Amino acid sequence: MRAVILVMDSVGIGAAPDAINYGDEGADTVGHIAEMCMAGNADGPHREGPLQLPNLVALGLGQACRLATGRVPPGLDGPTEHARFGCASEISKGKDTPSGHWEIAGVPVPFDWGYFPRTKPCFARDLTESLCEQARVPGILGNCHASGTEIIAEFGERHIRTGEPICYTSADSVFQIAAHEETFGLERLYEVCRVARRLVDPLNIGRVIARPFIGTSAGDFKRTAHRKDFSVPPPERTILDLAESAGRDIVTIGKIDDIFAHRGTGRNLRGDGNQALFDATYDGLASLAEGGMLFANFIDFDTLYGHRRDVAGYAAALEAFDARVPDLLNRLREDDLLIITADHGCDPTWSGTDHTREQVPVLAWSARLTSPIGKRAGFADIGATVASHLELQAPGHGVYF
Ligand SMILES: O=P(O)(O)O[C@H]1O[C@H](CO)[C@@H](O)[C@H]1O
Ligand SMILES: [Mn+2]
Ligand SMILES: [Mn+2]
Repeated sequence: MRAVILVMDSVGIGAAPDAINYGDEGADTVGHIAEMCMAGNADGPHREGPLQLPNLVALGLGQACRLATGRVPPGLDGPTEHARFGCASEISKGKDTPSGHWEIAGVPVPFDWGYFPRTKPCFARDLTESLCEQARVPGILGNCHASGTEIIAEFGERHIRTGEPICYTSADSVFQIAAHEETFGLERLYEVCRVARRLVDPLNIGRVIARPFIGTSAGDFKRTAHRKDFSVPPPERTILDLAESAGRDIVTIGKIDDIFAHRGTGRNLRGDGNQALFDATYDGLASLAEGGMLFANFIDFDTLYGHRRDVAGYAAALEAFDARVPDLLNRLREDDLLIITADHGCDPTWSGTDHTREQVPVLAWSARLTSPIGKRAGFADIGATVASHLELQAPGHGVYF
């Protein structure tokens, strides 16, 4: 009896009931990708034609979309005989990664995060002055809302010349710092981030994110896998904390340990990209003890394709993920619980480059679950279900299905 949670980062399935408050009414990550594919507008080097996700569809993805929006996206109809599927909308107000993951783990965010204004500059002068002084950097570049790949193309060469880190933000509660991994140095970048972390604590900023990159000119800059998130810890005990207190085996895959500020995150296995993260998931599962929990994040959907508004790339990533599902199911024991879900949306057909406020799929595989999951008010029902399955103390929020 073990529990496995896979978070497909940003794989939303239709606008949340409160999407209008975020300017996201009508956003639908999976639905819009499926439409574009069906129309022949998402052909790329790694895929073509209608979106093909037979394994996720068999787990109920198409039907979860129908619950969320009233229709099955084109190409996602198919048999779902034993599927236990549902959809969930978020209680926490932030449509960001920590809010989504913490809520999945049984802890909705009860407060408002701090955000930086959409002005240029976006950071207050005393903040940037303190950062320069305390981190001993000559100045900062950027200082605005930006897409991470565009801002390094714009300022990367100057950064290499001057040693000024590139600081930027987004619609999320983030202070991001991009710097060259070799000329500036990775450890040095992490050090600057630690200083920034202390400085933005009073502003209630969720994360400081190190964004190292390599390359020599605007045309070939590439971000590396050494990205690191400096998060504040969740405000209450998550299912990871509860499992740790109960002495359970815990394996986290990818950036889960950073998202939970390393609290209760057990053995962490990393991988560069979704395929490597899947390999790490198989490894983790092979060693996961009875009564244990595996919690994985698959980041590419969001970082490489959602924020980049790359529909063909996103579709290809979904298809590649889908192809690994049968092998995963084969590695589960009969009394294991698997839940595949998401933390927010990032509709690649939407305007801008930010996340979209969406419902998420809840696809469960378990011999024990017999009743329908349906529409859940809060991601915390996932955490409550995992806790109940593992016979852990129930988290403070959520109702198990
Ligand atoms: O454009 P990049 O640098 O990928 O940034 C994105 O990644 C951040 C963290 O998930 C989000 O806040 C969004 O801004
Ligand atoms: Mn995310
Ligand atoms: Mn993101």
